[in-house]
Parts: sequence; C-alpha cells; structure tokens
Amino acid sequence: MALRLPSPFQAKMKTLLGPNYDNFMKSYEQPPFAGIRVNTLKISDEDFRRISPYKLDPIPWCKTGYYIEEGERPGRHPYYHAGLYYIQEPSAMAPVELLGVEPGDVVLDLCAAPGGKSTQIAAKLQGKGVLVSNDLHPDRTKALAKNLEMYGVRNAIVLNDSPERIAEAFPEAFTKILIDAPCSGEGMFRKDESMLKYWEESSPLTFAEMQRDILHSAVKMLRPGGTLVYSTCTFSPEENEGMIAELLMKHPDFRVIPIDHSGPFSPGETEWLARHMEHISAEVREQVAGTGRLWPHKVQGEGHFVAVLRREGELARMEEADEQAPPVHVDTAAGGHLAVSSGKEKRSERKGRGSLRDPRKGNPRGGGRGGQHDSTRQQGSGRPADSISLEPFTTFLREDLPGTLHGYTVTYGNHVYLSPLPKERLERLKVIRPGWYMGQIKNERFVPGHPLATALRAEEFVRTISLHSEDGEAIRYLKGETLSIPEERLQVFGAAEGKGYVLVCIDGYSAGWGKWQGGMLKNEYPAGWRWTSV
Ligand SMILES: C[S@@+](CC[C@H](N)C(=O)[O-])C[C@H]1O[C@@H](n2cnc3c(N)ncnc32)[C@H](O)[C@@H]1O
Repeated sequence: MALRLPSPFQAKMKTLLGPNYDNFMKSYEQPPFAGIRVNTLKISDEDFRRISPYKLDPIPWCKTGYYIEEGERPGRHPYYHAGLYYIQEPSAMAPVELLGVEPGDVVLDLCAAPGGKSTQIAAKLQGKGVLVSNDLHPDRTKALAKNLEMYGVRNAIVLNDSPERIAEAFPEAFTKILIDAPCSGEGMFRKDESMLKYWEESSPLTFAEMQRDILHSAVKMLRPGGTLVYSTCTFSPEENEGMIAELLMKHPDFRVIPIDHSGPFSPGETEWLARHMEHISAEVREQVAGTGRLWPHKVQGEGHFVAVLRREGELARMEEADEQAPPVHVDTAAGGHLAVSSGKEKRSERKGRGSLRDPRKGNPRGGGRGGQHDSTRQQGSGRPADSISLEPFTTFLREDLPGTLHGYTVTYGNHVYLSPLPKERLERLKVIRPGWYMGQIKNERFVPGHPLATALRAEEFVRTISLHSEDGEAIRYLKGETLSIPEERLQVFGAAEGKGYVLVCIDGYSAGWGKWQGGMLKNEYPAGWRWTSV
C-alpha cells in the first residue's frame, strides 16, 4: 500500500467497520476513479454519448455520469471548454441525484465552491426556477462563478456570505437545499494525498462544530414540505450520522427520507450512534439508518455520506408560490429603453401569489453590510446604476438576439445582468454574481460578456460559426488566436450582415465570442479562460 494512512484513522476505521475493515484497506491499493457528468444544459446525454471522445461507463447512481478510463485528460479537450461536461469524482454525483431537483424549484447550494454540485443542480433546473450558490470563502467563489459561467447557467446567483446572514435574508424561502459540508475529507485520501496532512492537523470535532452551525442556519431557510440534503466526503460518523441525529432530536418537524439500500448505498452507521451518543432516541436512530453511504470497498468511487431530510408540511406548488422572472423586452413606448423589471410592481400586480418571502416583512431590524457587490468591484463600476441608458443593450437584443430571454434586469455601474430575482432581494448580501452576465455598456455601445455567449444555443444568435473540434481550429480559437474565416462559413440569419459579433461554437456548441470583418475573426475569448500549453 503506497499511502501512509495515519494510525488513529486506521484504528477508528477498524472499530467502525469491523469485519469489513480489511476490504476497506485494500481499496487504497486501487487508483481513484475518474468521472465526467454530461452538462444537459448544453447537450443531451444521448448526443454526448454519440460524440464522446472517451469510452464511457455509466455511474450507477447518476444517469448523466460516466466513468472514464485512467489516463484520460478530460480537461484537455475542446468539449470541456465548450462546457459539455463537468469533471467530477463519481461519488460526489450522488447528493444532487438524491435531492430530486425539478425545473421551477428554488434551490440553495450553501457550500457550493467550486461548483460541481451547483452545475449539476442547474442542469436539473433546465433554466427554470432559481439557484442560489454560496460559499464562505471569497477565493473559492471565483472558481464557483467561473464554473457556472462555463457551463452556461442562466438562473444562478452567486453569493459569498455566511449561512446566518443568508438565513436572515431568505427565511423559509427554498424548496430544496443542499449542504455539501466542509469536512475532514477522509474520502479524499486516495485522490489527493495532501488531505492526509490536513486530516492530521484538524479534528472531526472541529468540523462537526462548523457543520452544526451551517445546519442550524439551513433549517431556517427550508420551506415546509421542502427537501434538504446533507452530504460529506468523509467517513467519520461524528460529521455524518451524529450530525443528522442531533438535527432530528432538535427539529422534530424534519424526517429522514430513507435511501434505497438495495443498490450501491449502504445504511447509516447506527451502531456507532448507540455507542457514542446515548441520548439519541431509538426512533431517531432508526431514522438515521435510512441515510446512505457509498463505501470505496463496495462501489467504484471515493466514498460519500448522504442524508435526505424532509420538513413536514405542504409544499406550496411552484406556480402558485413563485413568479417566473419576466421576459426581457424592449418597451418601444419608453423610447426604445428596456422595461426594467423592479419585481415590486410584479408582486402587487399578482397580489396573493408572493415570491420568495420578503425578508423585510416581519424583520424590522434590517441592517447588514449593505449590498457589497463583488460583481461591481471585479468588473469595474462607474455611474450610479440608474443613470445608465440601456439602449445599446436593447438594440443588441433586438438586432442580434431576437429570442425571448427571461430575467430581472439588474445593473451595477455599466454592467448588465439578468437575474432570476429582483435586485432588492439581494440588497443586504455579499453578491458575486446577481445572475447571468449580459455585458457592459461602454462608450454608448454594448459589449457582450463571455457568460452571455456560453449560455446561448447556436440558434439563438443571429451570426454563428462552428469550428471543428478535431482539426486544430477550435484549439487555436481557445488559445486566443485570430482566425481567417471566409464569409461563406458564417451562418447568418435573416437580413443581418456578416460584420459584427459572432457566436463561436465548437461542433455546434457555443464557446465564446468573436468579431468578424472582411474574412477575419477577431478573437474575443477571455484571456483568463484560454487554453494553455501544459
Ligand atoms: C466539500 S466543499 C464543497 C464542494 C462543492 N459542493 C462542489 O461540489 O464543488 C465545502 C465548501 O464549503 C465551504 N465552507 C466552509 N465553511 C463554510 C460555511 N460556514 N458556510 C458556507 N460554506 C462554507 C468551503 O469553502 C468549501 O468550498
């Protein structure tokens, strides 16, 4: 065995696993399993299987997840840059599958960076409903925002705030909540040896403290009848069954929805509960048995713990409880200006339907950090939001993007976003992305942003070019080179001319912008996203 596992870890696992311990230890002689998950926001599972550059072997607990062979480098293919798949450890695909997200859900992913599970949730939502993705650590939220953008997610808000503050802003707001908790990462040892040192320096009890706080805030944000999934990539029962048992003792309106144990999932470790947490009732212990474990000696994956919990009550039906963000449209009566949706009028127009509950009602204290927006800081600011004329943006929509986009128009300085929620709902939170980034108004022109391109389908834009993934042209584009493209290769719809912004696709799937003129395609692929030689 190449890995030197800490002896306290080995001793603990021996007690926990009893006769299964030897098999568990043998699993460390195997290389870790690698997986990819098809991004069904951009391509159907069936179409991906047809064009996949890899031999795919289905992952039993995730319909769109596949094992790929050892030695493959899935991050080095143009399809990765076109967001056709996410590289994800196979066991990590389980929690979202068990959360049961459906289009129209209002979902919170509370510990979301770098975004594996958020991109999975977004694929389940299919652009309908709301995804709020949060992470406490600022640097990690950058990767989270980038991944959501790369995967063409339109209806996500990225926050960098504490669970307590988010709970103040969104009491009983979400139909589904995922807590993929920070943990001691025992399931990561085989994949990432640096986790061994991390484990030796910290204790499961430190994590249990953090997890308890996160859960405490999360329960306040779930609607009656809603579903909460708690997951970790560690084996330690203190952070898994222990956490769930405590929650059930404290919140009798929460119940475990038992996971089917006839397949890859093993039952929760209730014997450990009986030995170490005597105050936990037998009824709660029985419920905890319904949680699920993926063990590395039983399945092809690094291991995970998952608990599915439901809060008692009748879940308000989506169409009665939530407004869909309105379509963005050009209001010609307002002189070609965009009809900026404030959300307020919408609510009063649709009296009695209510959206996410307004935190200011019944919370007269207000307060908070007063709308720090990283989106503004990172992407530049300028004039006060409302002084900006959106005309260049509306002209772009009308002329180049004739379809209907949904969302509340939110501006920060000269940056324009479409948000799945009205701006005032985010006022007191630290917002990294208030929604789908449209672009920037600069010198009275609209400069479309990269995330606008990655989330568009080829047929939604008036001018497109499709580059072949295999003839080197796509990689040259991804490296930032200018390409020579004769006009006949452009696909131009209607009466539009060839000159202007072009949606650059790879085998038909959007990857970014280019600007075409006189046979040359100027490259607009952002510097920070480019294909590098290593
Ligand atoms: C297991 S990782 C999440 C992985 C992520 N769900 C994914 O699938 O890509 C746990 C995350 O929790 C974040 N975190 C730690 N403490 C937190 C807290 N109190 N509130 C929210 N996030 C926290 C960490 O920064 C880390 O990114």
